[in-house]
Amino acid sequence: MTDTAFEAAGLGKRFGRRGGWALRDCALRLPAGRVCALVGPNGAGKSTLLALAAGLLAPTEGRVTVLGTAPAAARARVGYVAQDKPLHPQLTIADTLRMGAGLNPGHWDAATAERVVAAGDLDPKAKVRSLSGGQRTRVALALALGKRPGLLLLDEPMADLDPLARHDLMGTLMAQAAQYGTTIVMSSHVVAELEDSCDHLLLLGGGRVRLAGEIDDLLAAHARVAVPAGTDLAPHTVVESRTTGRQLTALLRPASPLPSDWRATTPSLEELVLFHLRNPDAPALTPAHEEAAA
Ligand SMILES: Nc1ncnc2c1ncn2[C@@H]1O[C@H](COP(=O)(O)OP(=O)(O)OP(=O)(O)O)[C@@H](O)[C@H]1O
Repeated sequence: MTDTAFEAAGLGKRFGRRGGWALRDCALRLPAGRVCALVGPNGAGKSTLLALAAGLLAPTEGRVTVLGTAPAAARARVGYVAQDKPLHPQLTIADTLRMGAGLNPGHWDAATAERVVAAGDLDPKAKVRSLSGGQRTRVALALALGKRPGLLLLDEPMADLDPLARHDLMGTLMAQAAQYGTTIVMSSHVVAELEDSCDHLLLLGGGRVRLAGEIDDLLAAHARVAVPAGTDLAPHTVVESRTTGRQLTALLRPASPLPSDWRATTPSLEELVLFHLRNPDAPALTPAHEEAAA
């Protein structure tokens, strides 16, 4: 047992010798039992990071560790649902779950897998090829949860689910995390959907880690301010600022207590992410950067 579920140091991945870096110089540490939101713009490296953690890709440089060991050695304890939810189209749902049981001897949770399928009103005799995208997602999640993994890696799991199914499956995931201490890393573009369920954030941009840490700590390290245009924001770190008429609004990382006449509020998770996406040059805030600054 380890208290770190997912760790990377100097991690980089380049596709082909002449290709650009999909990920570069990534350092992160995710404690066990956390539910981590993995966010970032298209092409930021989210799927690459998840595939590296699942052991489906090898790093070009640096190292990645999951559940205290190399990804290839942890495969039996890691559930991974890729963005395209690969399943065997010619199998029925029941066959698919039987295959899950066969591949995971001694730790297959048939009741959970069957419950996830049943909640979608799916006929176990239906062939996978006859399912809609959202129904396929449900079967892929049933397979991953049935494995009762220590670490669950989900690449945009909710993208093709209707709002009710999202709500239902998010509840199932949270129950799994609470009951078994499963660590979940979940990529998504819908940040509002992650706000209630995730306690940890990893924001990637341009293949690098831009924000990492407990969401409460990251929110507390920022302030959204509205001040008269032209106000000098030094010495605070400015993540993003814009002036509209006579007002300047900005997301800051305060270096010291803010003047009492500034209107300052704590940002929402969505605001925190949006402001960082709008300004890809904003300085990173990760435990590695904090250690370097200390
Ligand atoms: N198999 C591959 N071969 C070559 N380049 C790749 C491959 N997979 C990913 N890339 C490149 O690596 C970079 C990161 O891609 P990745 O799929 O990890 O991003 P992402 O954050 O998951 O994006 P999205 O939000 O669009 O799913 C992109 O520039 C992409 O073109």
